[in-house]
Amino acid sequence: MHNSSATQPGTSAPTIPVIDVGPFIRNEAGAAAVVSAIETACRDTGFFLVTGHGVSPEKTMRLYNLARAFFDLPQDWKTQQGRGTDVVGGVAFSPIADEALSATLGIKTPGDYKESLNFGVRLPGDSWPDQPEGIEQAFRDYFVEMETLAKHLRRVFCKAIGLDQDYFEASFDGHMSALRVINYPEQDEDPLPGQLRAGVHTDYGFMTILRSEASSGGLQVQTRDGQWLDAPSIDGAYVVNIGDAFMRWTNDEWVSTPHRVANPPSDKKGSSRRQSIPFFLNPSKDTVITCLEPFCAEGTPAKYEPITYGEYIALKTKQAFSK
Ligand SMILES: O=C(O)CCC(=O)C(=O)O
Ligand SMILES: [Fe+2]
Repeated sequence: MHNSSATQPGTSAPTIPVIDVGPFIRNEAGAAAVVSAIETACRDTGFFLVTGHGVSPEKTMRLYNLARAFFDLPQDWKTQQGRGTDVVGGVAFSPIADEALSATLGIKTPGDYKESLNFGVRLPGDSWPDQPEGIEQAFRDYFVEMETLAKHLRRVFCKAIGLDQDYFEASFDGHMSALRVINYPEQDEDPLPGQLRAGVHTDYGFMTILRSEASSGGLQVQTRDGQWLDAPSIDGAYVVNIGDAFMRWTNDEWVSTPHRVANPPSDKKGSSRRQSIPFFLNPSKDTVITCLEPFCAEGTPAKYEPITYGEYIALKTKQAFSK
């Protein structure tokens, strides 16, 4: 196991640790060390990498490759296909510059230089395309892989906090999670002023489990003192981060950290295409987010009123678009 601590001895510079979660999943010696490494990371940068996660590399590559084949189809076809059909468990295509993530923090920029395919078992979308063949199944299979890993990680969180390991499970019956494949194309022309591959933002939900690939122009994470760290890119590892809803659950003790995806440097033109696969783990709509007892014990008051996840998301969306 190569758990590195979140802060290197002798410096105050935080790093993003790489944690082999295999011992926890298999309930072996070393499980407690996994829990404590994850707890440290969640209090420090809110970001860590996991290896030993048990996610099928075949299912991951299948989704990666089929999504890539979709992104390579003509733009017009991608925006037209299935449009307006509105089916639960369908797919939603978001074209380049459609979304500016930093708007959620009240920062105005041009749209992000990316396109994406979005799916959730309980989320609305358009009807699935008939090509590339097998793409719907690939999304569904990978979604199940993510549900399994998410469950392990929820248990790690519970152990770290001192809750029963299944404390959150009822909240994930009917969960509203979203799976997204993002294509960051080559930037043949320079981006617009202020335009990034993905603007600075925090994730809204419980946690995000991201499969990324090494490229110039990758994920960067902002430390508490405002510096930008490059997230390490390790083949087959997942980047995990806390979302805003979970930060609220912990009375802000675990941190949902701003992050962004940088543009590739202009001398890397032609070798910077990047695809990432975030899974946004969200609880069911009627889950109540309320300060977890260990975080508001011994006279520490809860900072926030209890709120359902559904109300919370509505509030966040309103805040993001009213600035
Ligand atoms: O592509 C990435 O590395 C991160 C994307 C991201 O942060 C997001 O979509 O919320
Ligand atoms: Fe994000």
